[in-house]
Amino acid sequence: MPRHVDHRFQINLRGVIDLLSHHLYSSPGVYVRELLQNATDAIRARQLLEPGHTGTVRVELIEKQDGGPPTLLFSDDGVGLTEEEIHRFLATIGESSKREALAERRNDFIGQFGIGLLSCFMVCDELLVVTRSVKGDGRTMEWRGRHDGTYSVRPSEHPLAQPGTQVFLVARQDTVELFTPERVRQLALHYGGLLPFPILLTADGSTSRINTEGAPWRRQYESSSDRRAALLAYGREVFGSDFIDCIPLKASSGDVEGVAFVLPFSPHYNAKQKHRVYLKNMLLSESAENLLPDWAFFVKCVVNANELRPTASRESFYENDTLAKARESLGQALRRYLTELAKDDPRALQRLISLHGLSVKALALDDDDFYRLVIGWLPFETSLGMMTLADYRKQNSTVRYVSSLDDFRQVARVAAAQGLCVVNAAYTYDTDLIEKLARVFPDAQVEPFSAAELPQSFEELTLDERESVFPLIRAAELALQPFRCDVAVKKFRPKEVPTLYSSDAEGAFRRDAERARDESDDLYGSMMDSMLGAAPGSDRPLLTFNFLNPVVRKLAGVKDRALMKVSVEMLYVQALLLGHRPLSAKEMALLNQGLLGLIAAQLDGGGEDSGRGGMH
Ligand SMILES: Nc1ncnc2c1ncn2[C@@H]1O[C@H](COP(=O)(O)OP(=O)(O)OP(=O)(O)O)[C@@H](O)[C@H]1O
Repeated sequence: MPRHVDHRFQINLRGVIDLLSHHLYSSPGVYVRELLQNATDAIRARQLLEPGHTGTVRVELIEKQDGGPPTLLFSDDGVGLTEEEIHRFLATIGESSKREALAERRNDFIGQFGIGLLSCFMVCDELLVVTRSVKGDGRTMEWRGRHDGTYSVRPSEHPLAQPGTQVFLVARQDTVELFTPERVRQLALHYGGLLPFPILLTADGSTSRINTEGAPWRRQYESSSDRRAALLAYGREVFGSDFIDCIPLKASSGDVEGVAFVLPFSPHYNAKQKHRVYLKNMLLSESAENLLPDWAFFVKCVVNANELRPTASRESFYENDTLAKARESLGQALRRYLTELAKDDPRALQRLISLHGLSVKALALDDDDFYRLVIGWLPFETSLGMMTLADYRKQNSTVRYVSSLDDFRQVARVAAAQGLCVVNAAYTYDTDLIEKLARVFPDAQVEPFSAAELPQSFEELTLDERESVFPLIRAAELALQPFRCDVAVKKFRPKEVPTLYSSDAEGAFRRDAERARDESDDLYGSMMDSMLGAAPGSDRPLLTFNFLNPVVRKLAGVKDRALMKVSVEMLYVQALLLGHRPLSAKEMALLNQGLLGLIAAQLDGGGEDSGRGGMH
């Protein structure tokens, strides 16, 4: 019978530390976070046993007189550890005394993974922990852990007078720059600035308190304007910007609380803002992204969460149900702010819209009540200039809009000259917002507008005029037959516009298909031909000549048929170009020939002129 021998996994601690420092932690400074967090948890654990215990964390930088490496000492008056707990928790990677609390869904501690202490080995090779437990026989024990994975435990020769823990780190040659008073102060303030009990730093012979009294949004203020001023000052300190307003945030899911700051500039429309988040008052991340709904890109926030789960790197929140619910509630708080602004202070809302219109539009699409409140205030570009939708609707019973910039360019000038107001809904969210109007307000009339509708409002020619343009119509129909384009002559404004090309959706399809056929090989081309043959021919595009335009009038009187043909072709191509429509190969050829012909004619005439000029 073969004998089975069970072996234990061997862990190469150096490999694990390398993994953590390169892949899990963003900087070697995180050891300060881990030590502050362990001290905080130890004090909380003691408070559970001894309600009323206050607790202090002391950080001391001990610089050697003989030029040896400096030592950092973190002490707390928390629960401490017994000898048995040292073996179980300190010396076993992945074991944590806080797991039971976590399993019971109690939220007492920040730590949970049992790996935080390892981060110290990013800055030193040996850790000395001197600890005395509130439980047990009152002995002080000493644990020495080394980065090669070995450790020793023994009773300490320097017994502690009170329960608590001291952690000593001796700087390594390559990490001494992290062990200066300034750096230690910076790191402790950075990670522990909101911790609710004192962190005292002793360096250069003096002791001072690093943190102030907890989160600024939890403090009491004399008045609401004092509160606003203090929070805006805090926002400036944290993000270095002068924000235009601050909004309190609160969510019961995840026990989240904090403040959102309204950005003083318009961010890129789907830029994700990076928020500063604390977990149980310990800095978790300065670049959390998943905290607010997508539309809320007009704010940057600072929040503390007591009941959200961190990822193991401790640099963001774990995406789960609680986070989703918290995000929803925080979104509600922002929604409330905007809604109140719309009701109580429309001028402030207008200022906000001019900076953060896209956020407001995105929310209006998302939320019908908010839509009702703000839609009238939103500005749109129209053929008669910028105006709010409310102003537009005062003057027009039907909201006419186009959804592409090319269409708008094509119709804007002519529509405006006809007194027609057409909304350019080509920008982000605008078409959806306009189309939503009829759904939210049943009496509203909304219609997409196309250039094909323009000629209807054009003025007809008189009988005499019609007779005078007959040769032009004949010549144009002939010239444009290869392009399947119909011809009309009407009067419209502005008179500087000689022609207008219009086509409805089907016409546009046909144009695109014809262009595709021109550019494709025979097999594909014949397929396109049969498709084009199948499409009904009635909706052909239309080139409308403007009889008010002097060039068009002149053209109508031209006798030279070749000149008439070239002129019609050029006006046709020009109308396409003005409408931002891509030219087919055939149309491009027209343009080339026409232009070259014109240049040649000019050069011929011009050459004679200058020759004659030289004679004088
Ligand atoms: N200052 C301290 N006082 C008392 N116990 C401590 C202290 N520091 C560490 N410990 C004990 O050592 C264990 C391991 O600490 P470590 O920082 O590695 O992990 P953790 O805090 O449990 O979890 P995490 O990896 O999430 O930080 C802790 O669970 C705790 O029992």
